Amino acid sequence: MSAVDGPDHAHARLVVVHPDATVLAAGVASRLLTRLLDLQSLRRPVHLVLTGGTVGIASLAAVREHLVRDAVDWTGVHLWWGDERFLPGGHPDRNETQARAALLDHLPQLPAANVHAMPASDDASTPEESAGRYAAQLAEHAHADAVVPAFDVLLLGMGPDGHVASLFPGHAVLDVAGASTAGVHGSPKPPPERVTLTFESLHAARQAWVVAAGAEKAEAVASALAGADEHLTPAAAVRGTERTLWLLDAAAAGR
Ligand SMILES: O=C(O)[C@H](O)[C@@H](O)[C@H](O)[C@H](O)COP(=O)(O)O
Repeated sequence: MSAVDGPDHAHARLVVVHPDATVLAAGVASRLLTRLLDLQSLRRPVHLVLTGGTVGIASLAAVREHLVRDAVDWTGVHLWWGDERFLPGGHPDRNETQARAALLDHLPQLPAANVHAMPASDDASTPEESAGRYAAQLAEHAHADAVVPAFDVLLLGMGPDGHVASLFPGHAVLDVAGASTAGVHGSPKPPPERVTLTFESLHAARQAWVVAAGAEKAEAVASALAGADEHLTPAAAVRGTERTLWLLDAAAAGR
């Protein structure tokens, strides 16, 4: 793959399989850092969307440990979230809390203003209020008539049911149109209340990376790659405008 994808790589979908979850997290970190360096040789700022979940957070921890970490100009990186658990600020189960512990708190160069966390439950009264405020933040950083930045890299973990972000099978949020974010209630994955980007936002990403590890993900991976209906397997709808990567360990690629 060329250092910076050109039109000949447009709309390509690539599946990469690593031997286990540890190597996968290291591979995601290495690929991400290389991507950030490549992009920064062309332009700043770059926009990166983080994900919660064990593999997503392990990948951030691998970035923290990576020698190349400090080659990135973190003053030129804006961090967003694909979803957040609607809990009080600092709660250990918040994706933001875990991302700060794994990486963000170890990046002295990273300006606080570049970290765009979804409003917490002790700051917003409902998931919908949090979603609305986040949509406004996204719009502030969007170009021209766009409502969200063209995310350079969108990281997404995937659940055993094929959910990405907090877009769960069978939920009405899958069909939300004309909104970049939404509140989620009744999430099958605790906690029940969440805030999420909608598919419209996910589709604005230049590169979308689905990162999954473990045998319990194998069926959803196989369904998504076979083109399942997004209402049954939301991950099936993930696509970047330039490239879509599936970064798996052998167990998740088992089917
Ligand atoms: O808030 C969340 O829980 C995540 O954003 C969610 O989308 C996660 O990425 C998947 O559920 C995979 O999580 P695991 O990697 O822990 O299986």
